[in-house]
Amino acid sequence: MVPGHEIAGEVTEVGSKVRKVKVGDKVGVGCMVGACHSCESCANDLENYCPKMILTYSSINTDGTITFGGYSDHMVANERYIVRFPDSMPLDAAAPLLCAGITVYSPLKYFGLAEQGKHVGIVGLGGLGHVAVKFAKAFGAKVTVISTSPSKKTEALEHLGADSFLNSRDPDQLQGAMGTLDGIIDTVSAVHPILPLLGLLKSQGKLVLVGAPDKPLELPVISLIMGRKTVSGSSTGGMKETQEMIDFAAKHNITADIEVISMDYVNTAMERLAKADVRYRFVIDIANTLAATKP
Ligand SMILES: NC(=O)c1ccc[n+]([C@@H]2O[C@H](COP(=O)([O-])OP(=O)(O)OC[C@H]3O[C@@H](n4cnc5c(N)ncnc54)[C@H](O)[C@@H]3O)[C@@H](O)[C@H]2O)c1
Ligand SMILES: [Zn+2]
Repeated sequence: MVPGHEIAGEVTEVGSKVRKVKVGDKVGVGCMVGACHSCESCANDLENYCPKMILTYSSINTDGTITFGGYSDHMVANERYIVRFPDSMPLDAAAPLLCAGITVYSPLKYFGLAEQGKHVGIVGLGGLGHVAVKFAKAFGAKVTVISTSPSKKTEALEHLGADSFLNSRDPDQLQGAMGTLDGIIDTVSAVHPILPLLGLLKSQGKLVLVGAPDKPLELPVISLIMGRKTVSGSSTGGMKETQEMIDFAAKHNITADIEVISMDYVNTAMERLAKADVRYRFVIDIANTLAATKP
């Protein structure tokens, strides 16, 4: 299985009943391509939480075939799972918004952090984290980036426009920021302690985990009790909200920072990914690679 679920392209053909898009439109497909459309989640535009949700790759589709993702010269998708890109949206730099973007946009909105004057912490400055900073700033929030890499401070403040930076390995810096945040979006992909993060929250503050460590984290219950704090998770977003996110991003000039590569570079890209040597997403240009290799 070659995955890929941040897919952008142009419509080349539509079915006779399709009204949402037409040939030539710029569109995207994200993490899912189907759901049951009859459960409570589906009725509330939360296909992402449907128990029968069909993932864009490695799932069984309604016709019994396996879904193969987006690393392909074409794909067929149901119009409900297609996101329209406004004309100003570049296909390459907008593609990562279809997973990374919606995954941080949705919890910022749902947990009441997408508001002027809220103070939001973003933990982990990778693919998800860097767009989280951009969305939170566009919502008018005050943004603090929390990272184990002090080398990312200049990047966070000067390039991404965060208001402050905390080195999560520096106890003095953490102590000085205790009780200051309304919410935190935690994008860290590895097991890490959440006690210091809970300490940064105000009472009633919310820690939202979107990074997916492969082992359980320790839950410091006393810290939750003392301050009525919440720890939650969040997974991508429904199709209605994904369209809203893309429209919002277009209006506020938000895209991902990317490095476009051709298909024959993927092994090197994988090696560089393992060393966290990318700012912040590789985007594979399938169409141009294939065009260049056609006899
Ligand atoms: N909830 C969802 O719906 C959803 C959607 C997409 C991705 N994810 C998950 O989110 C996570 C992040 O994805 P990404 O694309 O931003 O990855 P990424 O590799 O670009 O970023 C991960 C960040 O975590 C940091 N990090 C890694 N290990 C760390 C550690 N031990 N301590 C502190 N920081 C550490 C990295 O430096 C990096 O900044 C992954 O686990 C991914 O599977 C979840
Ligand atoms: Zn459903």
